[in-house]
Amino acid sequence: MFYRCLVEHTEEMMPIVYTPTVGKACQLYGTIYRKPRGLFLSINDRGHLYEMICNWPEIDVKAIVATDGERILGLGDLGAYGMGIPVGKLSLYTALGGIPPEQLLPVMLDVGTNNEALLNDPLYIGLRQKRATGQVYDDFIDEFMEAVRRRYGQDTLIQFEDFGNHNAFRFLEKYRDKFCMFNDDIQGTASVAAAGVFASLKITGKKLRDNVFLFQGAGEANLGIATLLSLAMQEEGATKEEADSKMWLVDSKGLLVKDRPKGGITGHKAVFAKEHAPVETLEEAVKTIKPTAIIGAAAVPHAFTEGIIRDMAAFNERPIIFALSNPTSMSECSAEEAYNFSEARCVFASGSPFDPVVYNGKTLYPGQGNNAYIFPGVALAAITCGIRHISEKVFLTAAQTLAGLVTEENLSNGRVYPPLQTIRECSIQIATSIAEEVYRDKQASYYPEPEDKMEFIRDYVYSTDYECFVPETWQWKKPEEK
Ligand SMILES: O=C([O-])CC(=O)C(=O)O
Ligand SMILES: [Mg+2]
Repeated sequence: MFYRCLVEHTEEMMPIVYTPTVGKACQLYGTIYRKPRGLFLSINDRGHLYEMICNWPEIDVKAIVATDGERILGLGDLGAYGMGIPVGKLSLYTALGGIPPEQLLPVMLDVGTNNEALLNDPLYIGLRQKRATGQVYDDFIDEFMEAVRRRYGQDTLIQFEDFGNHNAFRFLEKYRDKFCMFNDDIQGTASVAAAGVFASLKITGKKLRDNVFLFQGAGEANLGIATLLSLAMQEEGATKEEADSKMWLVDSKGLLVKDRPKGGITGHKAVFAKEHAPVETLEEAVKTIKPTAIIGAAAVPHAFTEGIIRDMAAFNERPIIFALSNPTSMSECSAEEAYNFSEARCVFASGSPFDPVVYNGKTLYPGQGNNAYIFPGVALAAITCGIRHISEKVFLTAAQTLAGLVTEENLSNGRVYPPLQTIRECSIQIATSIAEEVYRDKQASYYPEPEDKMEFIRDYVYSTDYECFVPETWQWKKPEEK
């Protein structure tokens, strides 16, 4: 009944089990905690993780969402309170991806927390110690990955969620060719943002490569988006250099430029560092670069100021403004601000839901650029086709498929995503496109290959229908007619 309710009333229910309410639930987890959900594995359980996982009563787990709680949405380190996120994500696996709930396992990898308030919170449910780091931490995650494989098999999907920046990239690289895994914050967010950009091209009339992107933040989400958009531009025929040159990023020390006086450009950021004079703020960067799109995903609320939005509207007939940070309190700007300061000319999407906005009598529907459009469909394909390693191309295919589902009517209402109410169908379409691709590329491991991929996927999908216990002959009558 829970899932039936979610499926039938997705638009009203999703903000309760998922973003933004799930963020509040995580912050208050100790006070609202009634009964455990999911599996808590602590770093003190090292050496016994396999046995701990064997305690889980279900025998056929197909997918896990795991977090260590270090970066819960844009709310920071919530330690073991972060369990709300795997629980919420997996509720959507069933409601939006049609994966049976008994096949899903939420996992909290408790390595401690650096959140002082939680360490002093008498209701805190996690380990009361500073976060473990270094070799001990890495060994713990390694043991977890191996234990899952040993207990549930090599095809078990493991979605990494809301890890700290540094660990998120490291683990993706370390495990992506060894396990069936992906990082939702890097790859799922990249895919949904790219889908919104692809759909926006139908509004702006531009080619992807004619766009210039400016990102507020250079963390998991934005580096993921920049990388995927660059890949898509290369598919359009651009060279890697040309494509990367269209991606400008601003972090807490200013624009990513080579030999930046303030430094801090290491690892994945270095790819996008430009030969350019130093620029300190986002405002200045917008004025200097005159981008066609600004994308925020660094949990800096109100980063898109009135001045920035007005500048974007001055430089572009239809500026693209994506405020992707979650929850709502972390959004770079509200839908209302984006529409008002751009005379409703902007193409707007946000990570957390915003109500429709009326501007000059016209109702505009902000799109929700949230990875919830992507991970359920990707998981559905991975599980039904037995994808052992999830390639970057899978996320590009997901983005292209999603963008293809946006109708002319959606676009005329300002939507660059299909309505939330259709998100379950979007997942099936995404999974079907991915299934076609992975069988073609020999990335699927379940044979014989199903001829009709969509029918094969629909057959698997969890049904929320249940028997009606009222006899068919019974008819409900209004009380006064009795
Ligand atoms: O959970 C969400 O709404 C999207 C997401 O992955 C994040 O913000 O970390
Ligand atoms: Mg996340």
